[in-house]
Amino acid sequence: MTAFLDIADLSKRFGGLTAVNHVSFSLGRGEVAALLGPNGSGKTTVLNMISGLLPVSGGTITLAGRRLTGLPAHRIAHAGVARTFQLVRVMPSLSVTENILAAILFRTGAPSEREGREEAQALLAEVGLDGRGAEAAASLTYIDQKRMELARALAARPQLLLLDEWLAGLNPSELRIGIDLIARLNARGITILLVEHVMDAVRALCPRSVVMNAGKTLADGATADVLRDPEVVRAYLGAAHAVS
Ligand SMILES: Nc1ncnc2c1ncn2[C@@H]1O[C@H](COP(=O)(O)OP(=O)(O)OP(=O)(O)O)[C@@H](O)[C@H]1O
Repeated sequence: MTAFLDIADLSKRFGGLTAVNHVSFSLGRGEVAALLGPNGSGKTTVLNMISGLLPVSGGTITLAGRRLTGLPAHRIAHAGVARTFQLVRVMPSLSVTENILAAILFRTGAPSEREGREEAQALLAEVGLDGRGAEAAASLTYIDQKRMELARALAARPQLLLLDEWLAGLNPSELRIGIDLIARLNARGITILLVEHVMDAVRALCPRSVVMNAGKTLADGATADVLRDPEVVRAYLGAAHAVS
C-alpha cells in the first residue's frame, strides 16, 4: 500500500524529556491501525503533532503527499485531519446541535441555517444521537458526550480520523456499539489511527498495530503478532496495562 499518512523520523522534546524519539510509520489510505504502548510512551504526543496542536522537534508528517509539519492546526484540519481527545471536549453551554453546527461552520465558512441543521441531524444519527439535538451538551452522559465529540470530528469530513482512547470507559454493550461505529466509518473510506488501551477493541478493529515504548517504536505489524511479541508483552507488563 502506498503511504497516505507518512510519519518520518518524528521527534518531540519537552525541555530535557524526549517524549517521541525518531518515530517512523505510515498508514495506507483506508487503513485502520492502532497506536499502542504503555502510559507515557508518547502516543498522544504523536497525535498532537499530527493534528498540529504541538510543533514537532524533528521529522516530517505528510498526508497524501502534502507536508503537514509546520502548518497551523486549522490548516491541518482543513487538509482533512480530525481528532477526538482523551478528555472529551465539548462546549457545555451549547445544545448538542449547536456543538455540531460550530464544527460544520468551521469547515464551510457559512452554511445556510437549514443545511447546517440537516447536516447536524444526519451526523447525530450516524453516531447514535438521533433526536437528541436540542439537549444541553452538559447534560449528556459520558458516552453520549463521546458520541457528540465524534460527530464534531466527522463534521470536518475528515480523510484521517485520530481517536485518542475514544472507547475508554464504555461498558461492554457500549463498547460493542462503539466498535461497530468505528468499523462503519472506516468502511466509508476514512483512514483511522486509534490510540487505545482496550485490547479487545484493537483486536476487533485493527489488522495492524504500531507499538511505542518510552518514545520509540517497539513494534509494527499484524496486531495478533505484535501483541504476542515478547518485548511488547514485557513493556506492557512493566506498566499499568497488561496486554489482555
Ligand atoms: N505538554 C507537555 N509538556 C511536558 N511534557 C509532556 C507534555 N505532553 C506530554 N508530556 C510527557 O511526554 C511523555 C509522553 O506523554 P503522552 O501523553 O504522549 O503519552 P501516552 O503514551 O499518550 O500516555 P497515556 O497512555 O497515559 O495517554 C510523558 O512523559 C508526558 O508526561
